Amino acid sequence: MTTHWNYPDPALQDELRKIANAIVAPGKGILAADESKSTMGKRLQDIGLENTDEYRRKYRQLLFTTCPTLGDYVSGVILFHETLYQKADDGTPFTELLKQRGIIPGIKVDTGVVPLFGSNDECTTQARYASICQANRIVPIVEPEVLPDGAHDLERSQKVTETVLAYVYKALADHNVYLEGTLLKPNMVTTGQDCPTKANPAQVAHATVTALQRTVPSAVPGVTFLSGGQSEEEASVNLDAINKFQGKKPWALTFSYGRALQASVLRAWGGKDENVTAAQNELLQRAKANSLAALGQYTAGTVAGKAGEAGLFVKNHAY
Ligand SMILES: O=P(O)(O)OC[C@@]1(O)O[C@H](CO)[C@@H](O)[C@@H]1O
Repeated sequence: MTTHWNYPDPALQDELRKIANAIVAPGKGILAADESKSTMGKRLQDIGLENTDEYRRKYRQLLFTTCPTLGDYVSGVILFHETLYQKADDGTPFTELLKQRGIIPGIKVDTGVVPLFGSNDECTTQARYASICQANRIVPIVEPEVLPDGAHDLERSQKVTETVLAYVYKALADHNVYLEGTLLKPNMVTTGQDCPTKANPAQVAHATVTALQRTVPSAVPGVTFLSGGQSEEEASVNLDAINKFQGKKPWALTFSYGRALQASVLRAWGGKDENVTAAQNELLQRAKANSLAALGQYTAGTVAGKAGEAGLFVKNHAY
């Protein structure tokens, strides 16, 4: 930690701040399509497909050739390393397809989590990640995920989330990270997966916003929640409740969903070319639902989806 330090030059501050704000523009959020090869393998296996380079490419092509309306709801896509260099059948680079839709391409830059020595099976990535991103003109999406495994209640989940977030912002301050040019990607505060009493959306919203109020500086432009094993519909309804919640909310509160934006898409596709349009339609519908939820305007149950209610929890989820 050093106190002799210069803020990034004004041009870099402007650039980072503008990108971060564009990503969390009203009614917009992120499609997290950054599953590693092995995680993508599990998704493909679920629909009976082999984990080949070509199937992964075809699936991402399906996502990124969805009609340009997608850009009305999705402002950014997080890509996995191999996808950054892949192209559609007609030779158009995926990043170009995204730009044509007004979507900002991003990339997962960590190389996966490693066990945190001495902890209870917790994992970590490199702590200087955010600072390195900014030095390279990339907006870091800082993702401290408290997994939902366990039978804990909402209060316990809130306290642990607050503890983790407080630590994260101390670390970002220690590393002189320019907060206006960052986004936070936390879990929502929910009851543990095995908790006998499940919190309702209003309770989730209260606990989540309270945890954020206590820990996240107002300089941060936006909070883009991960879906963390919630079903597609739960993730939309909870995000909507968070935005409807009356209270101090100095940040945009939106989505950066992986599973909760793709479960129905994968199911509708099933690896068949003739299903591509139906699968893209699933993506559009769920993206629209989340866009409305980010504005606090989603009506529960209005988007069904092939896997809308399916639980997406994965025990000891890691990537
Ligand atoms: O919790 P979700 O919304 O499914 O995914 C959140 C996420 O961080 O975890 C995934 C790792 O599998 C990433 O691809 C994704 O960005």
